[in-house]
Amino acid sequence: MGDLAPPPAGSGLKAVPGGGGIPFIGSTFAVMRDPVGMARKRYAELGPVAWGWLLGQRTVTVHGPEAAEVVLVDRDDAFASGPAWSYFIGPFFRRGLMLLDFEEHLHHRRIMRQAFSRPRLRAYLEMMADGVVDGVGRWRPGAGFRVYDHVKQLTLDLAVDVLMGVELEDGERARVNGAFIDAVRAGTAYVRFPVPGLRWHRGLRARRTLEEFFRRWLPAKRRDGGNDLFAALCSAESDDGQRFTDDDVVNHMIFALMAAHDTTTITLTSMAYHLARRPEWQERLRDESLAAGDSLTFEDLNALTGLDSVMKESMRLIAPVPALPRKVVKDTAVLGFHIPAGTTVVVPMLSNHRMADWWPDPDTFDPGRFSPERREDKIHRYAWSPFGGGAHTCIGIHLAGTQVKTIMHEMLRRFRWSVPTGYEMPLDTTSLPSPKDGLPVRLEALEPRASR
Ligand code: HEM
Repeated sequence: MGDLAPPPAGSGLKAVPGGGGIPFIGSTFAVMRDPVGMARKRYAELGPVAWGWLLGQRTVTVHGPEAAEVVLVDRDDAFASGPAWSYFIGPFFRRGLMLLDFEEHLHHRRIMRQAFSRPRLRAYLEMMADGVVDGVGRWRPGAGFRVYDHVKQLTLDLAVDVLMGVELEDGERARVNGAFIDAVRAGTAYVRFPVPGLRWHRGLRARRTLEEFFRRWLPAKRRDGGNDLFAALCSAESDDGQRFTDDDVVNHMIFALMAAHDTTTITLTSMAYHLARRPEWQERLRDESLAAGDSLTFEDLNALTGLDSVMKESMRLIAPVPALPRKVVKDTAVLGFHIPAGTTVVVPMLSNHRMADWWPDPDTFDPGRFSPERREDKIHRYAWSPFGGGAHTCIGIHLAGTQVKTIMHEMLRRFRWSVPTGYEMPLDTTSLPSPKDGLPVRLEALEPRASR
């Protein structure tokens, strides 16, 4: 144990406590195995700002919403997203929006915002509606139905339709899907240089596959336009007349697809898991969805308040992006602790959402905590922040909610699902959280009269 760095004389700042463990490795394996348990232990021992070795780097972890706000809002432009995320995903998702910073990031975000405007979102919702009905309609009831695998396939198919707007043969779909999976998994490789057959190498190959794929389609998209995200990025223009180059469009598409795909899959899997364990909530949501009917608009989806609470609570318990890293680009301070330039800082969303100081009974699934009477998330602006905050707040936040709700609405109207009493979903937390067993459920079709 020992301090990170002495604070400047006379600054009145404190040194960040922490350390411990083997240099470069520290508690990496323990954090990957049990991120919430480890965060609770460190917070109890060392307080809200502490350092340790994580994935080969001296890393300051800031616990709790107050520290999260300081880092994410970043009033001093001290916390850069690009160099921190690049360490994990840079070679595979370079120049994606999240990997840019400050002025350059703002320039790109201003253009990209046009692709997430209200009219664009309405068009995306229209485009996804049939795909959701068809996709969920193809699911076959039975025991051992792996929710995660089916939802992942569905969200990828929707990404192809709604985000890319291209017709792909099955073989090509599988190739693109495989490339995304390889690119995402590469980020948490233990061996961080290309050895054939290992994650890093597969990630680099995947990046090449994705670049070729988007470049091939780009001329047609520029020429023909369309209602999909790819076309929207091709034509997007900021208020001051700035547009994306071809390279920008390719980079942003590769990043956006990754950002949209796994996160929505995890959210839906987590919702399905909690609803399987709590049938009374599943029935309540089913009643709400059956009463709402089909072809839901934006406004209809927003009126499904039970569904909204379950989505929020599921994202609280399993934050799809479990930690947000930043690189400190100039000496700064968090809650009175001195953080020198060059330090990696992590905002641990997964464990922040489960801290007893901010959430009563934090490990219990209780969607009612988001009801208008309780609104436990109001305790702090950053208590519930699965979409991040500040300049890099998820730009797809409304698209994500629309897609997740549209799919869950259809699942509820067609099927009932359950897990054996006492089942607990085993989570793989080495990358974005996902169920090690794919979440096997017993899936039953509802009577056609009730489901339509
Ligand atoms: C439930 C689903 C989703 C979750 C939980 C989620 C979460 C997040 C989080 C936490 C960040 C901020 C990361 C950081 O500050 O380090 C982020 C950024 C981003 N997300 Fe999402 N996201 C979701 C869906 C989507 C969708 C559907 C899209 C659409 C394409 C998308 C596109 C992006 C982009 C482009 C950024 C970078 C924003 C920037 O740097 O300015 N996300 N997302």
